Amino acid sequence: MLKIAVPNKGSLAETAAWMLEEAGYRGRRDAKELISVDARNEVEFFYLRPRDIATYVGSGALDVGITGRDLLLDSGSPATEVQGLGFARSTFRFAGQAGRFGSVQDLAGARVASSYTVLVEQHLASLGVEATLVRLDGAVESAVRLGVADAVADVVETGATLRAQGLEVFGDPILSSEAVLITSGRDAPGLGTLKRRLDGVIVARDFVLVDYDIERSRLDAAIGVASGFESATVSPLHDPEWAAVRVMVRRAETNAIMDALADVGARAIIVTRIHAARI
Ligand SMILES: Nc1ncnc2c1ncn2[C@@H]1O[C@H](COP(=O)(O)OP(=O)(O)OP(=O)(O)O)[C@@H](O)[C@H]1O
Ligand SMILES: O=P(O)(O)OC[C@H]1O[C@H](OP(=O)(O)OP(=O)(O)O)[C@H](O)[C@@H]1O
Ligand SMILES: [Mg+2]
Repeated sequence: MLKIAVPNKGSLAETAAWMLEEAGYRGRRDAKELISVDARNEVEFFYLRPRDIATYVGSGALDVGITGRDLLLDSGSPATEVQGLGFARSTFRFAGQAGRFGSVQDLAGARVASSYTVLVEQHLASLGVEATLVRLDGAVESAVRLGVADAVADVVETGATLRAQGLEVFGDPILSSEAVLITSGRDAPGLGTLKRRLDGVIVARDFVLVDYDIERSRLDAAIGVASGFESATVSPLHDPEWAAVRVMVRRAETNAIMDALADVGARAIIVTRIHAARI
């Protein structure tokens, strides 16, 4: 059986469980369960703290897991990232009181609070900056106001938490993170299927199908707006002057593409959700 590590709580848990469900697996029914078996798909799920998942997978105790790229790098585990899963996107950044720091070099001799001290230490060492790390479990943004650190290094999504504490980012981002699929590096039965299924979920989540009718004289202009995943499907209509076109487009771009298609003369533009896909 393929042994899969799944985040049991925190920002990653809900979407990770949803993706696995969409991929056709049956996860736990009760939030208190730590292990659940999906016999039909021959997989076993282990619900673990997101921070521990890389340790279990890297040791080979479990075959594959879902965690954050930042957590993987901070764990020092030999587990490897197979693919990004496109959720829990964030950057990992230094921040300090507005105007106090101009660059990462200014951190020399300063106290830096973080929950990701390995990651931060490695980053500072690579830049030759010596600072004192203060390891905290969470709510790191409070560390400066409360006087236990001069700066922080933390997960930033909208930046609202930093702003609320009067902090601002400085220096280049340390990392771009998202939820990732990680493995022990060893192939395991069912791993290929899991990856293909998750790819299908990502496509179904991030893309939609756009259909429209277009006069053949304007076909090239319309295909120029959206050319599809491989190439657009162009079908004849009863009226030989007209064609029907189907393309896949990024869901986030749907309305901009519909506007542009309408501008080049497309009619009857219809957008359909993709329920499942194998690309
Ligand atoms: N606001 C956020 N936006 C996007 N990703 C986030 C956010 N907060 C945390 N993450 C990501 O979630 C992962 C950390 O998950 P984890 O469950 O350990 O912490 P958490 O979500 O902060 O939960 P908690 O604070 O309840 O322990 C990391 O990969 C991190 O980048
Ligand atoms: O840039 P923002 O949109 O404000 O999001 C980033 C914040 O979200 C997370 O905090 P969380 O609520 O998980 O609390 P924690 O610090 O205790 O982990 C993260 O640790 C940052 O603090
Ligand atoms: Mg958090």
